[in-house]
Amino acid sequence: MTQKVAVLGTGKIGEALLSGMIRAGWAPADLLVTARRPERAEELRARHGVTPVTNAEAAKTADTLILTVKPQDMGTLLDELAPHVPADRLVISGAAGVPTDFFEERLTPGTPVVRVMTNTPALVDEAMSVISAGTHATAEHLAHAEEIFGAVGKTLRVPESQQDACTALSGSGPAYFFYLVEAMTDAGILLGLPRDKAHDLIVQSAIGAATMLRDSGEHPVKLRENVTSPAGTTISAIRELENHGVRAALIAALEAARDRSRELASGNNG
Ligand SMILES: NC(=O)C1=CN([C@@H]2O[C@H](COP(=O)(O)OP(=O)(O)OC[C@H]3O[C@@H](n4cnc5c(N)ncnc54)[C@H](OP(=O)(O)O)[C@@H]3O)[C@@H](O)[C@H]2O)C=CC1
Ligand SMILES: O=C(O)[C@@H]1CCC=N1
Repeated sequence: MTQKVAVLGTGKIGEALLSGMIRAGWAPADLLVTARRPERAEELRARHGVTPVTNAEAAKTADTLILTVKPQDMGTLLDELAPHVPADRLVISGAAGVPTDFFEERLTPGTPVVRVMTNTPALVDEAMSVISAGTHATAEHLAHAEEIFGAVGKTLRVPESQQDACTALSGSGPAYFFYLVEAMTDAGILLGLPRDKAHDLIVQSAIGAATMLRDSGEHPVKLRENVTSPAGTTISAIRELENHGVRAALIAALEAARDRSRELASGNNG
């Protein structure tokens, strides 16, 4: 029997996942989407050939429900969904912070829930998706979640207690690299380069460095040492990074992201 998958609250992450599933071979006819605004639903139908439905219809029809609304909207969505979700549905949450017991307390007792933290490189099939089982999720449910999120990149199983830390590292991670590229491009402007050339130099350096990190098997320290010549240019730059506490700032930044993920769990919508 064909398995139907519904993405509920199809915004940036929901659409990235959906498009990746279609690229990986899922039939659009087996994919349902929900959106808050009718024009958004029509946009998704036109772009991907998927079927817009209501949240209640999705719950009744699809075998797997992937909830990709903002954490702050999850309670309202669950209030609407709960009466319509039979306990044999697999519910996958893509929201930051929200623990599986939040869903288990609101859904039919025994409903399997899987929590996933993916990231925006899903758009280019280079996502990092971190997957944890709730109380009633079996190995089969985890494998199904891996199959879905494997369509857009790598997957890793972790205990749910590590999800907030993973959210800080890989969920938010792409933003830190974009921020660095933005700052390094500004430095290029300061040094007199045109913005477009500075951008290209930094982006290609980032791609080269990322490829070496992934493929060389070398530790990042060794890769950096290979660039850092005695009395050369790189060590002059590294000294400034250390003087300005960039390493400490990164550690503090990721700790703050982890803490914010925990706060989202406790319903602090600040
Ligand atoms: N952005 C990122 O990098 C990452 C985000 N996440 C998580 O993914 C989730 C989605 O984030 P993102 O895609 O950025 O957010 P978006 O705001 O782009 O997507 C959420 C979508 O849900 C819709 N929505 C809200 N409530 C309902 C409802 N009751 N029924 C149907 N649709 C609804 C919103 O509609 P409307 O357009 O009208 O607001 C919006 O389109 C969040 O929980 C976030 O924590 C996880 C990893 C990375
Ligand atoms: O900033 C956020 O809350 C979301 C979750 C991870 C990335 N973006």
